[in-house]
Amino acid sequence: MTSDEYVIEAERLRRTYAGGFEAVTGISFSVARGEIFALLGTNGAGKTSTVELLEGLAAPDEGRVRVLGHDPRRERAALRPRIGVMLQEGGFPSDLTVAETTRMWAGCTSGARPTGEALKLVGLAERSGVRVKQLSGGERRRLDLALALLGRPEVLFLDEPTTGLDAEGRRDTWELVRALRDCGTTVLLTTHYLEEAESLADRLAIMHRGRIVTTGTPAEVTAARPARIRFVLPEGVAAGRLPLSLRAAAAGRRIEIRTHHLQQSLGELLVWAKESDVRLEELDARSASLEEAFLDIAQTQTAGV
Ligand SMILES: Nc1ncnc2c1ncn2[C@@H]1O[C@H](COP(=O)(O)OP(=O)(O)OP(=O)(O)O)[C@@H](O)[C@H]1O
Repeated sequence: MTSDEYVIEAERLRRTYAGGFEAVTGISFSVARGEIFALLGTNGAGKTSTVELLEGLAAPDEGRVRVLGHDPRRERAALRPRIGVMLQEGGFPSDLTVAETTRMWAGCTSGARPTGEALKLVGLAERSGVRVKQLSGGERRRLDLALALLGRPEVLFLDEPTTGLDAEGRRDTWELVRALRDCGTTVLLTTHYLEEAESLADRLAIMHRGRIVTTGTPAEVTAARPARIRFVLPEGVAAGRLPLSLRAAAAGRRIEIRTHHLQQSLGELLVWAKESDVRLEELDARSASLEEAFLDIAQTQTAGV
């Protein structure tokens, strides 16, 4: 892919706060047109600090950012009509109704879609007459999203878009984000929900302490982590009887095998169990989930390994 096919390009970005704390320590990544890219990370990893650089809300101390080929800070006027931003806290006047807030926002947005359409997209059409202060936390998030969508953006920045939403609201938002992507919108989102990244993201990056520690498709990120096989041995069968090739962590009769070759290890285990006439109880074999990969990375990095 050539560089002009990338809608977002971040090269060796650094961001240091007053007092000298380096929140973003020289990260690089790029997002292609029509891609959903998720930034994941532990609390304080530097996700919001990074997204603010992409949105042009702050300038990097070092490095280069381009969004749709523009410098988001210096060429803000050119870029602003083409991007949609959903911040963690919308911060609009709480005495206005949903419809008034949306109209006010539309007044500041060039080429805005009809306000009723934006509210319908996020499932808030029925709540148009309600004051913002009377909305639930999840409804406020949906209003934030409606406002970000008003200008039919080519690039959408979503900072924790589903925080506070119930399971149904979260799934509705995922569907909407996928539909936007399918119409060509490029989406960069931050999230704490690994299931959200696993289900939504075409590619993702996991940040920890200002660095990107791993990046790739959800499948690539999890493929690098071992799968696990768990079972319980019957009473009287010692873990020491398991074949040496199946290096197992045993806690009493409960056994956990971690393996990069799930099919082969499982095959060996089942052959051994059959030949030894051992019944494996509660047998469970699965590939690593993104959550396991994430926890593994966070723990490894924190331990300084
Ligand atoms: N204005 C600021 N001044 C000093 N330090 C800051 C400031 N804003 C953020 N930080 C610090 O920078 C680090 C990264 O913060 P940031 O909000 O970017 O992380 P995050 O990954 O978005 O976290 P979370 O998941 O908790 O929202 C944190 O240690 C935070 O305390």
